[in-house]
Amino acid sequence: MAPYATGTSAPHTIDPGAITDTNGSEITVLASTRAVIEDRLTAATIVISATTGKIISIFHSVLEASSFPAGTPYTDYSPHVLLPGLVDAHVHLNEPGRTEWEGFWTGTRAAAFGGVTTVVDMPLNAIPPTTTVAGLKEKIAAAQGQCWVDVGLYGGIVPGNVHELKSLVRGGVRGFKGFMIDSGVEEFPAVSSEDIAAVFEELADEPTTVMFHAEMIPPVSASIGDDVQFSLPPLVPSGPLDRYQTFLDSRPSSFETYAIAEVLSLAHLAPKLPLHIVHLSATEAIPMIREARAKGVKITTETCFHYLSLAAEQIQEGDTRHKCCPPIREQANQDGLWQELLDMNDSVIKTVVSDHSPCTPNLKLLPAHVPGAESGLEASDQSNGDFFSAWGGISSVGLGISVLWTEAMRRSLPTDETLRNIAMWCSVNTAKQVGLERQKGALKVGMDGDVAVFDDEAEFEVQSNAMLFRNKCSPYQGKTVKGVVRHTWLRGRMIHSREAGFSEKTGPVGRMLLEPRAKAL
Ligand SMILES: NC(=O)N[C@H]1NC(=O)NC1=O
Ligand SMILES: [Zn+2]
Ligand SMILES: [Zn+2]
Repeated sequence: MAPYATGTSAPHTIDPGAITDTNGSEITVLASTRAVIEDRLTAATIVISATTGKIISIFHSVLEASSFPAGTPYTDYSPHVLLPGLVDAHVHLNEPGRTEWEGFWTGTRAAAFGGVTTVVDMPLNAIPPTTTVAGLKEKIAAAQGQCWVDVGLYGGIVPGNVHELKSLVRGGVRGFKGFMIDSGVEEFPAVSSEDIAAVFEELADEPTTVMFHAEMIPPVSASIGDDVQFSLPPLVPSGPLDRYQTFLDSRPSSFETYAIAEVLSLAHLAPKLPLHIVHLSATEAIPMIREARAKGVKITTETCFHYLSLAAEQIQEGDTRHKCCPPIREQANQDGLWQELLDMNDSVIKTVVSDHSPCTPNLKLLPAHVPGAESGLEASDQSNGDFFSAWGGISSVGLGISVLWTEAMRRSLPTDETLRNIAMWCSVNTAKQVGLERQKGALKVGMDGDVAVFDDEAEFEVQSNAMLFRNKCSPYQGKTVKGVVRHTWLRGRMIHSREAGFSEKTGPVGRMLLEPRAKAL
């Protein structure tokens, strides 16, 4: 048997001579009694080519270092878990143009810290936005030499840019996002139903995914009549602006259900085109998506670490670190999202992502009593905790796996199954969502050697040394979370270790993932 040419196998001894047969390539070996390999938690020895960075062999047992030629870099990480590097399919890196909010350098280091080996950047908040080929080129240029993990880019859909979309597909965008409500930045306006219809016609046969920020203010007429009822928010704020409930009341779940119904009503225009709802918060939207999927509509959704771990009832007055859109809802809604995620039959929620959308702390309008405001951050005149005026967005890239693990353990979910699920939600399915399933998201022969070494027992308190994003302002600050990513490997190279930090000498070795998506079969 030629171990390096085959797929998974479990020999007790291997012939070292075989190694020099594999094009004489150098190898790196990672092993553990626990690894998530193809939906199983199993012992594994993973052999990665140092030349190509690809996994060239996997054995379903822990082979000794002596099985390999002397000098082969070998680590047995037992009992830590080898997980496929996470693919965070929803981050805002904001460079160029708003680099003071975030950037490729800081955002990708924060990712690497938390075992995220691929991030996919949203088309808005950078200036220019990625809504034109020229904008895409500027993004690519700005990223040069700054990426500590691999980076894919989404394109944006805004009114009037339909003619750019096919060129953006050829340019390697991993999908598109459009807003159905004000995005918060003026250079990325919302699309109308007519715009969406035109986009669906344009992209109907393209290898891509069209995603929506699905919140819409239902028209008054939609709240009456005996067909579908969409409740409207109060016309004026229902209470003090620094009370979380007031903000929550202003963005009810009907914003999400109305917008999703709108997307579904247009889906027939592009029956082959994968559609995706980003950051689903409202459980009320689940039945309509399930029904559409049952009818053959190609639609999936994602939810975020914060909707699965935070709850409206716990948010203190003025703590705008929790402001995001759609909003974090009540505990019962969080429970409903978990219930759906764990539905083994066919959850409509396929992926869990960060929606890391940072800003400078002053834009959060943090009152003095909220952490972040007190740690020497610029105290703004308007530090009043106004949920309506504060920037909407939560910073969490790199914290996701620990947040998810902590919550799963709080819920007493079975450990082995949860580890497999995390790999599914945060790696396998996110990679698929962005057309990277042949390269990313799984520990499998032929895939990139991207590995997160996860210590599921250790804990840490989230403080500045664990928030490597540019602005240390996050609702997780001060919380103790369970689960530590000890080491992060990207294409066979260790890019971060908890003990030793980054390989500063080597520098950032991340790549842009710009190969156009393959046509669906
Ligand atoms: N513009 C922007 O990043 N908005 C993001 N922030 C947020 O909370 N939801 C979003 O879509
Ligand atoms: Zn959004
Ligand atoms: Zn977003």
